[in-house]
Amino acid sequence: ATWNSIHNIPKNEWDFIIIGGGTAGSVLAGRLTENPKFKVLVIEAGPNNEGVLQSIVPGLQPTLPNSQYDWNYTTISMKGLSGRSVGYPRGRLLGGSSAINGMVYTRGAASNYDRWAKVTGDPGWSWDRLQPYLDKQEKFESPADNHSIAGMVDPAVHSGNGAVPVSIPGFLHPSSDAVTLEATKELGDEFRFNLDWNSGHPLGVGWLQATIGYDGTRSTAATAYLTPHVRARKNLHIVTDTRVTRVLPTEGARRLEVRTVEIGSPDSPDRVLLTASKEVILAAGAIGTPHILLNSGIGDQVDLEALNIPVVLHNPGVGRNLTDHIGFSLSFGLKPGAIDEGPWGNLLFDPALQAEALELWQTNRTGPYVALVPVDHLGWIRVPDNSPIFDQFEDTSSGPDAAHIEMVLGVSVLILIRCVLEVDSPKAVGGFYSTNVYMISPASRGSLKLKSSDPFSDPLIDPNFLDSDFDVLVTREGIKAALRFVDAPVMKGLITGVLGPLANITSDEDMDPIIRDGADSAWHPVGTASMSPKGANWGVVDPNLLVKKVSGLRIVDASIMPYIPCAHTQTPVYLIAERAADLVKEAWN
Ligand SMILES: Cc1cc2nc3c(=O)[nH]c(=O)nc-3n(C[C@H](O)[C@H](O)[C@H](O)COP(=O)(O)OP(=O)(O)OC[C@H]3O[C@@H](n4cnc5c(N)ncnc54)[C@H](O)[C@@H]3O)c2cc1C
Repeated sequence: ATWNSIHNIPKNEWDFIIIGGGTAGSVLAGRLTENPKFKVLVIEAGPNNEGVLQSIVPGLQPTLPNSQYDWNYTTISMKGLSGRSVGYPRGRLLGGSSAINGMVYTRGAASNYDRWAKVTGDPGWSWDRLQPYLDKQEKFESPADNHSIAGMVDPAVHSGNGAVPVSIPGFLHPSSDAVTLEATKELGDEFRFNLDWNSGHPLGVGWLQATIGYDGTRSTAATAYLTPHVRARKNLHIVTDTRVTRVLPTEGARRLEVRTVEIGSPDSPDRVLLTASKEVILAAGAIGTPHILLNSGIGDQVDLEALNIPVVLHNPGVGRNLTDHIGFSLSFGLKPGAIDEGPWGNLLFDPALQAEALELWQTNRTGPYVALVPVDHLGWIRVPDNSPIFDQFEDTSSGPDAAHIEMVLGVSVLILIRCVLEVDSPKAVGGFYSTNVYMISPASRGSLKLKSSDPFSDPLIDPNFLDSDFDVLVTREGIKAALRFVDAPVMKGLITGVLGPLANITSDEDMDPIIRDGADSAWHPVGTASMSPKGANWGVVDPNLLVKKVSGLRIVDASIMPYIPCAHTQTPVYLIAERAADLVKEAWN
């Protein structure tokens, strides 16, 4: 069952305490309680997801960042972004970031996972060995409007039996879709049509897939793994609105053992301690997990001592290696009537249309709100092997099947979301085609550190974007690729030109300050408690995700990725959590 206060849950003993009922935490809770002998407690800082309309209706996604369902973090100011700091949303409700994210469903390249296997020495993390977990994770369904998906997806690479409903968007944009597809035909090569970029071979342009079901609702880790049936299990207790401050070592143990969780609230000095008989599993995400570890005295000794935090374990890897994708919005003006999106064209800017869309969704799950934004295609491209960039820099990608750059093709996601949030002035109303560019094979690495010893104070988040010139040069290549894409014959008659400061550039170098002034996070932080081989003197967890030099403590979330995949990060997290559930089951069989 689900409670909203730690003081109300029945007295009990737990085998496993899971910190964070987010993407990974919900999967673990659902899978571990399949064994009726395992008693599991999930502690989630945010509220229950049930009945949260903004999270249920795909079209309301833009209202989630900066809301009560977001931790509302801000990064420190970054040199690489001309001294700017940027908003850093993280989900704060059951389902975690999967309940507030953009629902894009991407797996990345096979070599992303093969690289994890190689650097950790554990073949279990390879693409081939993770396939059974994809089958358990995904439930591919028809789109909400039941349109034919022939030629939009390769059914052979999808599973109909897993937990999380996934589909092609159920509200398409025929006018801009036709233009995008025609451009892929005309240009071929780097922009060739890829029937299914979720095959492990993403390169090319293909149809968007999203964590949205046939019923037109968002699927999250909580809706998929913490179903009413699962919540009714006697061996599962979920407590929401409850914040973990630290994990604590067992006093008197012969070697370092961490099985106790401290719960607190900023309004009271009282703390509740709970102990798991088997394991505490940290699933608080790439920000929450290192934050809790550092508060607990597990981290870099020098940094901890500077804040007078008693050192429980010196491990400088905690909070390091923060890796994220970075995006740059690129929009092109359209000639009047060039792309006609019909009566919904101005949806994101017109409150009357939004009310109408919500009503349609509520009445019979139709209309534009069964999907997120007017984007139906993503493109994945590589910087060519003979690029002079590689004379200067090592290739950061995991292999020839992996992308350096992602292009979001349709209407500008970033600009639209900004406008809805009123972060930017809502001037870019309608009438433009977008090829937003994401640099998804970054060389830059950032960090997460503590600001103070107060566990309720936000951490110092430094994604260190564009620290490496490699990332700037590849972003340039992304922009140039976008310009080549809109140079397709079909685009020529439609587009008036690139909007914004890029319109005035005369050289490649001119792009750099524009990139630094305009780029923003893709909201995909990973790597802050990286896995490494058993016995390696770097990293935080071993390939079984157990915290090194500690017994009783495991980490299962985005923080354990040693390298960021060239994919939006929810699917990789789902795979990590599905495999981790088996690792835990095997360990305690
Ligand atoms: C706005 C946004 C858009 C995104 N868009 C996409 C997308 O379209 N496609 C995609 O694939 N990925 C996307 N992502 C990324 C993806 O959602 C995340 O990488 C993934 O969900 C992370 O899973 P996780 O389990 O590591 O962490 P989370 O899902 O964030 O879970 C962590 C949980 O722990 C809880 N928690 C944290 N600290 C504590 C504490 N001290 N005590 C108790 N509980 C705690 C949190 O509240 C949260 O519920 C997006 C992310 C965001 C924020």
